[in-house]
Amino acid sequence: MPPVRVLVDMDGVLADFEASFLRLYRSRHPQLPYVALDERRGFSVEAQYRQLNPGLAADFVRNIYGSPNFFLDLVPIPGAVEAMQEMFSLNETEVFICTSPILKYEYCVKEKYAWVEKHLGPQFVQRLVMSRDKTIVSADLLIDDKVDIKGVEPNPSWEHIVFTCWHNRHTELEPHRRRLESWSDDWKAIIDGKRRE
Ligand SMILES: Cc1cn([C@H]2C[C@H](O)[C@@H](COP(=O)(O)O)O2)c(=O)[nH]c1=O
Ligand SMILES: [Mg+2]
Repeated sequence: MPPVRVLVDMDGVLADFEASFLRLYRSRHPQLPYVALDERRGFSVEAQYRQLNPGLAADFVRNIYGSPNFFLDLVPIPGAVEAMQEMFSLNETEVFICTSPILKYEYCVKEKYAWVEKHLGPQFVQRLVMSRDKTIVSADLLIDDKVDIKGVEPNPSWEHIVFTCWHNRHTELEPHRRRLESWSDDWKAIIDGKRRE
């Protein structure tokens, strides 16, 4: 039987983008209104901050996550590091990290590599795929917090498992779609189920 190939997203799944964004935003702009984590709705932080404060300059929010060390200093999502090590050691399972860099890539790309080495080790540096379009990457499963993943390939090979995080936990999914609620949820059952398909 061929191995099950799993792509695991980084921001919102392995690394806590949302909490770090809010911390840095509030420390830089303590006088401005902010969106608390449990008020987050929709993938784009930028869109929600613009709704809250339409006067914000175009790159105001982007400058926060475009700052040096932003991506390097992201805190791991609880249970993520342990789950990845365990997934890596499973027989007949190929695990890769699949992440989209921001367009202001100066710090982001290098820091994503450094983050992976620091928290997951060199074996995962070799398994880091960066693509703004995940539909062209072939796998059986993609675990990702972004609800709508679109790209040039209309029929990606993977089944998208939606990883629950602040911005998507209220989103109602079509009945056939599956979630992983956290890394305490049964991710192994999802992989094993795919093995049997
Ligand atoms: C929330 C949010 C994220 N981004 C950026 C940050 C990351 O580089 C990617 C998300 O990558 P993933 O592989 O899909 O996790 O998008 C952004 O530009 N604007 C946002 O609001
Ligand atoms: Mg993500």
